[in-house]
Amino acid sequence: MKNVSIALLGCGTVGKGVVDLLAMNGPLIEEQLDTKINIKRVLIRDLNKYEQMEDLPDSIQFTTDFNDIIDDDEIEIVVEVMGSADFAKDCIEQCFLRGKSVISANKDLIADYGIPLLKLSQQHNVDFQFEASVAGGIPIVRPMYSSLNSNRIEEIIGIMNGTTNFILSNMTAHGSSYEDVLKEAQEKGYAEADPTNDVSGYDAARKIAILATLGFHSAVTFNDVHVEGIENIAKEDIEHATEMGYVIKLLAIARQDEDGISLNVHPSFIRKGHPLANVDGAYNAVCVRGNCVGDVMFYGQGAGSLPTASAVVSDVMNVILHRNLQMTGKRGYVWHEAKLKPQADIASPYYIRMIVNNAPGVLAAVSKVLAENNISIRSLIQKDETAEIAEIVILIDKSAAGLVQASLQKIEELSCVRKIANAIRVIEV
Ligand SMILES: NC(=O)C1=CN([C@@H]2O[C@H](COP(=O)(O)OP(=O)(O)OC[C@H]3O[C@@H](n4cnc5c(N)ncnc54)[C@H](OP(=O)(O)O)[C@@H]3O)[C@@H](O)[C@H]2O)C=CC1
Ligand SMILES: N[C@@H](CC=O)C(=O)O
Repeated sequence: MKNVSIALLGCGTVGKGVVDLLAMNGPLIEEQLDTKINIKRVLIRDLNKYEQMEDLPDSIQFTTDFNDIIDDDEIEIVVEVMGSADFAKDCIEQCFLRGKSVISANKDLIADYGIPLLKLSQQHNVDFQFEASVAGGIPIVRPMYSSLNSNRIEEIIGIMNGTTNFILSNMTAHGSSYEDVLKEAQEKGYAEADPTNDVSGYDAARKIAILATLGFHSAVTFNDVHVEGIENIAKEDIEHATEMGYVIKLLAIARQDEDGISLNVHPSFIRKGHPLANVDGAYNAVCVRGNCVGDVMFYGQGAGSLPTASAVVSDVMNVILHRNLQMTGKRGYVWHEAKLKPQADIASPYYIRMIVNNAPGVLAAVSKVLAENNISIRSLIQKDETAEIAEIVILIDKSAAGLVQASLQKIEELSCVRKIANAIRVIEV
């Protein structure tokens, strides 16, 4: 049996998952590869923290100095599970220059530098794989550039952030408070080191940028994604959605047609019967539409220690397989310049909730602004909160985002309107 020495950069939720998975499934993995995987070194920042950690093999050498890893010629594969962008990028580049293949789960980095890093890895004849960077344990990155690559991909739509899905599911099912569920998601290891990246939609935006790059063969980055997070979702929005037969999910949506590409992450109303409506907790799901295969759906755990380690270790196995077959660094990728559609033109129906004065003529004034902008109303409900204040909930037909924003601005200027509380897109797929 052959031997491969690997190093981990990081031993947190995902890194420890890799250690545990190799301990659990080592013989199964070795049998498939005829190769034993030896975690030789692990880079961390605080050695004290790891002294008390349970179930860490004595053979692992912990270090706080990356040079111990880069200078070790026995280490052929480096697994980057630290997070952050600059230091991780620097480490990965150094690995390529020294002939080491890299696996990374770091979507922050890959969403912005995936293409340059892939190019650099090819120049140095090494592999660079990042299955865990999108939707944790779900195999979606490899299908995007491999299993589905005989198709023209038209649409990628999914729930790609476990933390926000955990929060929204618990707020919907149990009426839990946003703060309590976020804390629980952090305790369970779903949330990013800075959970703002989850709740603001940035994490999902990075993931959709990665999938669109691979699926559409287009050079897009995080900055090309229009992003809205879940911070403004109130319990009233969840209650109205439930009453109207919808659930609210944070969706990441990439579409391409002859006019160009649109990339969006935003909270969305989706009908209760839709397959994505039943994806709860930290689970993720990604639906892909190819022009020949039609609709394909991927579902599974989008975050957490062992599910994410499952994707990381399968990448390690892939790299070892390439090495054993002498195919390392041989994959070719093609990217075109992305033609992005203007965000203002992206149309969908909307749910709009506003707080108004409880006075005659308010509905007429609001409806007039919408009509002036050619926006037609599907339904309108007024709920009296007090003698002075009322809440209006409107569903409007499919309308361009720019037109909706302009109308909402005019409505908010009406003296009878106190505030637009929320405007959420309704997804009809
Ligand atoms: N958690 C999840 O479910 C998923 C995470 N990911 C991605 O995987 C990566 C890791 O996430 P996760 O395991 O949750 O993160 P954690 O915060 O749990 O762990 C990070 C680890 O990296 C080490 N580390 C961080 N910065 C440095 C540095 N500058 N030098 C040396 N060591 C460092 C930390 O060491 P120390 O403790 O000493 O600071 C720690 O061991 C991230 O990119 C994340 O986005 C992807 C999919 C799912
Ligand atoms: N914070 C992320 C972890 C996986 O990518 C999430 O919640 O999905």
